[in-house]
Amino acid sequence: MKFKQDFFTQLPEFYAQVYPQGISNPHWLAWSEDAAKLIDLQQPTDALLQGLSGNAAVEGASYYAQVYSGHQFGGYTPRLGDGRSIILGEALGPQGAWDVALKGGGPTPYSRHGDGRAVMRSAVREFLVSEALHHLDVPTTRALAVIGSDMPVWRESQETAAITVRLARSHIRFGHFEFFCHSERGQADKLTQLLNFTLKQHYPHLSCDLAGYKAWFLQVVQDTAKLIAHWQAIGFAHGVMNTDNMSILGDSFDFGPFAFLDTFQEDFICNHSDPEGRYAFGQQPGIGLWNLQRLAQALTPVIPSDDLIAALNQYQHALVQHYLMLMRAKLGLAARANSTAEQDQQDLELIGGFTVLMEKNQLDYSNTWRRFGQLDPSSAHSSLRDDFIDLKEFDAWYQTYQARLGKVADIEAWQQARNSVNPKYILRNYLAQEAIIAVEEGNLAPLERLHQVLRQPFAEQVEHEDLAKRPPDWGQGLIMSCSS
Ligand SMILES: Nc1ncnc2c1ncn2[C@@H]1O[C@H](COP(=O)(O)OP(=O)(O)OP(=O)(O)O)[C@@H](O)[C@H]1O
Ligand SMILES: [Mg+2]
Repeated sequence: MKFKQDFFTQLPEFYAQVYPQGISNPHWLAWSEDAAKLIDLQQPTDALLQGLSGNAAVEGASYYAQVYSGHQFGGYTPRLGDGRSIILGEALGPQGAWDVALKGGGPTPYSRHGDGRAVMRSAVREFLVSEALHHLDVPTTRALAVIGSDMPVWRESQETAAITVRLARSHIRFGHFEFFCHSERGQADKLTQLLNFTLKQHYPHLSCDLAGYKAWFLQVVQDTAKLIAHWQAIGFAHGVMNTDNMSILGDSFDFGPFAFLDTFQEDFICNHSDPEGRYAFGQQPGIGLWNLQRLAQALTPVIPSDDLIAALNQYQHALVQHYLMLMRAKLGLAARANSTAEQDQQDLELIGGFTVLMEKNQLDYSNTWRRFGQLDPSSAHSSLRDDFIDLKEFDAWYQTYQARLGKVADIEAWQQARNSVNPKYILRNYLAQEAIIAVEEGNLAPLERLHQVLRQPFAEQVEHEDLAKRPPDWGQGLIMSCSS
C-alpha cells in the first residue's frame, strides 16, 4: 500500500495518534478482490495479515483515531470519536485515495467504556453489506477484508474479536462538524479548517469561501437525499442513523443492526435497541433531513442561516426525484424528463399503491420486484396476480399500471432491463447469520459463497437459487442488537 497522509499532517488537532494492539492467531476470514483493486493490492499475503491485524507496523501508515461527536437517538453526545477504529492513512489507488481503517483495532483515547474491539459476527456483517451495497449501486464505504482471531471478547457472552478493514473515501461525518461547533465552542477557526480540508480533498472544483461553502452544503443535502432514495428503493434499513454515522460524502456508513427488508413492512425496525422506531425503514427520509438540520446548525458560524435553510429546502425534492427515477426503472416506466408535479404525484401514488399491496399481502420486497423480469406487460393477465390475495385490489392497480406503462415494443429487452435493476440476491439477515454460524464452526465456505453471489446480485446464478429464497420462519425479519 502507498499512503498519503493529508488528514494526519494537515489536521493535527482533529485526532489522537494511537497504535493498534495486535490480536492472537490472526487469519483471513474474508477478502474482497474488488475492494483490493481500489488500493492496488493483489493478494492477501502473510505480511499484510500481520500488518492489518495490528501485529506488525504497516509501512507508511500513521495510525490515528479521529474525534467527533453527534446526535444519538435524538440527543447530543458531546464527545465520541473513533473508539474502536484506527485509521492508517489514505491509500492511493487508480481512481483516488481511500482511508484504510482497522475497525476493531483496539482501544483508543475515545473508547471510554468499550474494549475497542469488534466481534466476529459484526465484522463479517459489515464486510458483506459493504460489498453487497456497492454491487447494488448504492453509495457506500467498502470492506477489504475480515481478519479473525482467537482473542476472547465479552459481549452478552464470550465471543472472539475480529477486524474489518474498512475503506472509505472519507471518514468525515456530520458529527465532526458538530464537535467543532458545539463541544469546542468558540473555535470557529477549526470549523473553517475542517471545512476547507473537506472542500480541498473532495470538492476541488469549489472555492474555500462563502460561495464555495454554500455550494458544498447544497451538495451534501443532495448527496444525502440520493443515498436515502437508494435505501428506500432497494429496501435497506440502516438501523442507527445517528449523525456520527452519517458520511459527509453521502456514503452508507457504519453497519450495525441493518437489514434488507424481507416481507415488505413500512414501519419495520431492524434495531433491537430502537423500540420506538426512530430509525424504522419508513422513517429514514425524515431522519435524513433531521440529521442534515443538525449539520446545518453546526455550520451556522460559517454559513448564514438563510443559505442553510435554502439548501435544506431542496432535500425533499432531491429525494423524491431520485426515488422516482429508481422506482420508475424498477416498474419499467419510461423515465419522464421534465415531468410535471402532477405526473410525479401520479407515479408516487402508483408506487405507493404497489407497496401498500405488498404489505397487505405480506409479500417479499425483493422477490416481488424481481418478478417484473418475467412479466409480459402487454398481457391482460399478469403473472404477478397469483401472489395477491385480494385480486380485485390487485387488478385495479394493474390496470392503472398498464395504462401508465403504455405499449412495450420489445418485451424481452424490457424484461431484461427489469432484471438489471431488481436484484435477485440481497444480503438477507438470515443468510448472513447462517454464514456466521458456519464461520464459528470453522467453515468459511458459506461466507465465501455468499460474498461471491452478492458480487452479481442482478445475475440469475441458477446454481445459487437457494440464496434468493425468502427466509425460513426463524429468519423472517430477524432483528439485531447493537452489541457489536
Ligand atoms: N467496542 C467498543 N469499544 C470502544 N468504543 C466503542 C465500541 N463500540 C462502539 N464504540 C464507540 O461508540 C460510539 C458509537 O458506536 P457506533 O456503533 O456508532 O460506531 P462504530 O460501529 O464503533 O464505528 P463506526 O461509526 O466507525 O463504523 C463510537 O464512538 C464508537 O467508536
Ligand atoms: Mg458509528
